[in-house]
Amino acid sequence: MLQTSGLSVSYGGVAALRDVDLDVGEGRLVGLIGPNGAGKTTFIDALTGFAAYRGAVTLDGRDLRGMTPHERFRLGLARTWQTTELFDDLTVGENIAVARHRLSLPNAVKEIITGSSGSGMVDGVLDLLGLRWARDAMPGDLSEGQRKLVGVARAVASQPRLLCLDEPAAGLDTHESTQLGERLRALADAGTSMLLVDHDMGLVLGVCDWLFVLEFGELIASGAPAEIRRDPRVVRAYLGLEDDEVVGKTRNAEFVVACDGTENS
Ligand SMILES: Nc1ncnc2c1ncn2[C@@H]1O[C@H](COP(=O)(O)OP(=O)(O)OP(=O)(O)O)[C@@H](O)[C@H]1O
Repeated sequence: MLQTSGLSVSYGGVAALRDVDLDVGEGRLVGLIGPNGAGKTTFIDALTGFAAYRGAVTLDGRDLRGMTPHERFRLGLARTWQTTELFDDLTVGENIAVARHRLSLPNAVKEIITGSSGSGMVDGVLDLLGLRWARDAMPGDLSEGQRKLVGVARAVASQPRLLCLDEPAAGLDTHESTQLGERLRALADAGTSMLLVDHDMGLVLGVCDWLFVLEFGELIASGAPAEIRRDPRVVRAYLGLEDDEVVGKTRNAEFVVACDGTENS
């Protein structure tokens, strides 16, 4: 459904992404991981039109070359940001209604003013994310984890073809992160295609169908979570080890333990 080929982004002399070929299939929850500065956010920026790139991004076979972020959103490329910005003067339900069907802003405002804000859809999205109880709450009354979920819900309400999530678990405690993972899995099982970027390895390895790994802007591995957590190249990228050390580390499975979240290493 979504495909990149030879995707490259440079910021002045910094090659943030180099020739990245990646694809996300319909209804799949795909993770993109890598150490700090590997290029993960830049990848989402390029897909969604916030960074100029070389190479190609295609959605449903259509080349998105030259399209603005707004045009890409209308075609179904939605994203969340590392910092969740909600409309603090609107209820949670209204925040979600605003994004419905990729409406124009005047239509969304009219729906809210007239109280006709697609309550069935809003309730459906709230149910999927376990947020029905918060429908009439104000965002300021929610925890950080709950606000993150509302941010995801708002993106889901636009009925995207692909939802790109940029570090949704940042700032969440282990319990909140586990809950988020369960909700993302439920969303994927309900048919939403997602690209998940996060540093929480327990979350990413636990919920994704498939993973891509970036290091210094280059794709160094891809595979199912079970393969990735034992891949020597990935261990090397995360732990900064030399080749002979990598063999030992992989064998004694320290990375696997770290990824399982059973140790704070
Ligand atoms: N607007 C920018 N201008 C200049 N350099 C940038 C810009 N955005 C990112 N970079 C550089 O591009 C590289 C990739 O950054 P990016 O933020 O995409 O990495 P990341 O994998 O998302 O990192 P993190 O996990 O820390 O968020 C880094 O070297 C970064 O310093």
